[in-house]
Amino acid sequence: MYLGKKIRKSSVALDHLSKNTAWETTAVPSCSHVAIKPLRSDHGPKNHLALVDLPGSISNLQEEFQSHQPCIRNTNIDKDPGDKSSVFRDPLSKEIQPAKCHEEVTNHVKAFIPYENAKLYIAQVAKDMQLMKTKHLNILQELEDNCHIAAKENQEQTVQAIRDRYYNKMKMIWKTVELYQDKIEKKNYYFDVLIKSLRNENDRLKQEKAALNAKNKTENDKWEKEKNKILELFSKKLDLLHTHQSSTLQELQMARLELGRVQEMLKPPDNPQVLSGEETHKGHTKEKQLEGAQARLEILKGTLYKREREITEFLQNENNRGGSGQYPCGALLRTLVEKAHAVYCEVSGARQLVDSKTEENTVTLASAKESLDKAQRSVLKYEKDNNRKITDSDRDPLAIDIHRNLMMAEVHLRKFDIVQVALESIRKGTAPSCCGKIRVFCRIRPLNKSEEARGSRFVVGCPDEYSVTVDSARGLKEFQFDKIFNSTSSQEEVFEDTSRLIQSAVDGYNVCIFAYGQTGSGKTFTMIGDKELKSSGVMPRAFNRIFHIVEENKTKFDFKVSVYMLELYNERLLDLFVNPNEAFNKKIEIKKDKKGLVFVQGAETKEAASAEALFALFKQGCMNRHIASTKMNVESSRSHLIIGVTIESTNLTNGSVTYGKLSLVDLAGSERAAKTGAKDEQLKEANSINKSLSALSDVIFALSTEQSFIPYRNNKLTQLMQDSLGGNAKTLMFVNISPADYNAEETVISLM
Ligand SMILES: Nc1ncnc2c1ncn2[C@@H]1O[C@H](COP(=O)(O)OP(=O)(O)OP(=O)(O)O)[C@@H](O)[C@H]1O
Repeated sequence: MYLGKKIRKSSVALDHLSKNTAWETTAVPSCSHVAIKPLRSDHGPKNHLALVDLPGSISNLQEEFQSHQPCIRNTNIDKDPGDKSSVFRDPLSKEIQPAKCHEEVTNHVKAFIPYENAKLYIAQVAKDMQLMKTKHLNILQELEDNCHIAAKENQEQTVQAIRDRYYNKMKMIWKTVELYQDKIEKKNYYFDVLIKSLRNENDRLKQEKAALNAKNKTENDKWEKEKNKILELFSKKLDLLHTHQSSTLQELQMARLELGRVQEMLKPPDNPQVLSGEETHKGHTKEKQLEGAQARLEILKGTLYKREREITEFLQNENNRGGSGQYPCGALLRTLVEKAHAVYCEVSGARQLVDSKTEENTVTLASAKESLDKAQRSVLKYEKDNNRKITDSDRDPLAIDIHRNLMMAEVHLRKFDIVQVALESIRKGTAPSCCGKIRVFCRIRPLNKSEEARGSRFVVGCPDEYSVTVDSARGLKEFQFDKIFNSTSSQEEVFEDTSRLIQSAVDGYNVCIFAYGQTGSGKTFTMIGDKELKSSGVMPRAFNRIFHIVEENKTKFDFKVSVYMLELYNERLLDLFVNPNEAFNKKIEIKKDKKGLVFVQGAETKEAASAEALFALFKQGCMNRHIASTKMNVESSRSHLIIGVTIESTNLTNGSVTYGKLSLVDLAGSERAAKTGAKDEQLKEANSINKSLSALSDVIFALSTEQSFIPYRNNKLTQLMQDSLGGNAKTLMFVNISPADYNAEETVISLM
């Protein structure tokens, strides 16, 4: 470009020179030479050179001319500048003759200027210049073209480079995009599949739910009908059979006792005196008759025993079938709870609903409890103000009102309590005990030493923590319970599941814990502990727990713990806090106060300030118990032990008073007289024990089948336990069983 510019400049200069066709020669005095310069158009005619007189000689001019030749020559670009020998070219394409020129100059006075030649030269120069210009322009053009080409090439190369670069980049981006696209496609496919499978799963669940609902409904309806039918049937049949068989059994037992007495009378005297001959003869005849009578009596006795056994078994079986009459009901309840729990777990909507209902009900339940507290406080206040108890036949309108409020509050509380139990059962998947709030635990004792020595077989098994099996003569039987404690379960483990109920008693509930089972099956061990009390049972542990809770809450409540201790022996209630002789003459009556709490009029109630004090009272009471040695148990309890611990708590903030009662019962063992070898007094004891146990099972049966009438009053035991069975009470029953094969029949009966 720079070169092009220079050339363009010189060509412009030449152009200018050639265009100014008028030239002038100027004599330069100082340097005595002729300067040829272009004339401006207004200084003379064009194409003429001005003649100038030069002060120097011609030779000078000549020299000057010659010396200028190289200059002119130099302008000819056709010549090689380095070629000094080249000759100046004639503008008319003739060689200039320097000699001639010199001659002409010397022949004139006036300096001769070869005007024509100069003109020619100049024309030639102009022409040359023109040529040069053309050449220059061509070169210029060529250069410019080259330049353009180069620029264009450059541009194209740049474009190509850019194109290549961006093409690569584009390629990479495209690849990345393709990768992403691939990934997206894969993901889309995955999500499509997932959505599809979820939809399918949803549809399946919907169908299952609908089927489950339909099945539940049908099952529900079916069971409901069956339940009512079975319950009605069994209820009627059992009432009938029970009344009938009980009286038959009693009659038979009486007959056997009578026969036993006759047999005693007919026994020959131990020291027969020496009799006279006639007397001896008469005696012999009488003796023979008596022997015959005795033989007949023996047969009769045997038959009666057989009959008694049959009836006892039949009665127990009927009772238990009555119990198993609960099975449809229990099974129904369990099935319903299981199904409802399955729906609760599988259908999130159902779960939310049940959870929210539970929350709502918890709040309502709390307010129902508060209302009951309030109603109870009103009763207490009224009674305190008027210094008298409110009775059923009260005529004071205020008392009637207060009483009605209390009843209403109780009904309300019960209603919400039931709802709470139902909702909790659905959430946990465990059916409430078929006996309302009666929970039933089964405990298997280990084989004892004599059983081991005898080589007894362990016939009881527990396939899981809720089931127990007995390998009996009638085949393998299985039973379900709220919990099973096996022969290795410790006293701590047993109490762990019980301690919750102690808190309920302190909270103001009526709680009852009792043990039921065949004699020697471990009831006393469970309720009290071993003989040395090294391994204490429920009772001592409950005492500790009560005072532990009292200690924990003493800043909020003022507690008063009092206790009564009774035994029911041969249908007589005896106060264990007084000595046995005194107790025998003391009149004790079971009463109920306005709040439905059972109290024992005439029995000593002692206050205890600590667990130790309570335990000392308990030990004192135990000294007065009736215990006998039976074939089955060397220290068999021949009476029912009933301990009532009342916990009165006064709220230190609002002064409200709450009463809770913990009834702890160690029942005497159910037994078969023949097996225990009971005689006389013990037989009487056994009858009385069986009677009260039978009354207890009647109450539990009536409660479990929700009968309108609960036969509490049939026996003193059930009368005493009235406030702890049913209603708002919380009951825990231990069924104690022996694992030995020779007890299998009794074990089955206890479990049924
Ligand atoms: N789980 C057990 N672990 C160890 N020993 C036990 C267990 N259960 C019972 N026993 C022992 O078995 C024997 C009989 O038990 P226990 O006196 O408690 O029976 P029971 O059902 O109360 O009898 P009864 O009705 O005749 O009073 C006792 O010596 C007792 O220590």
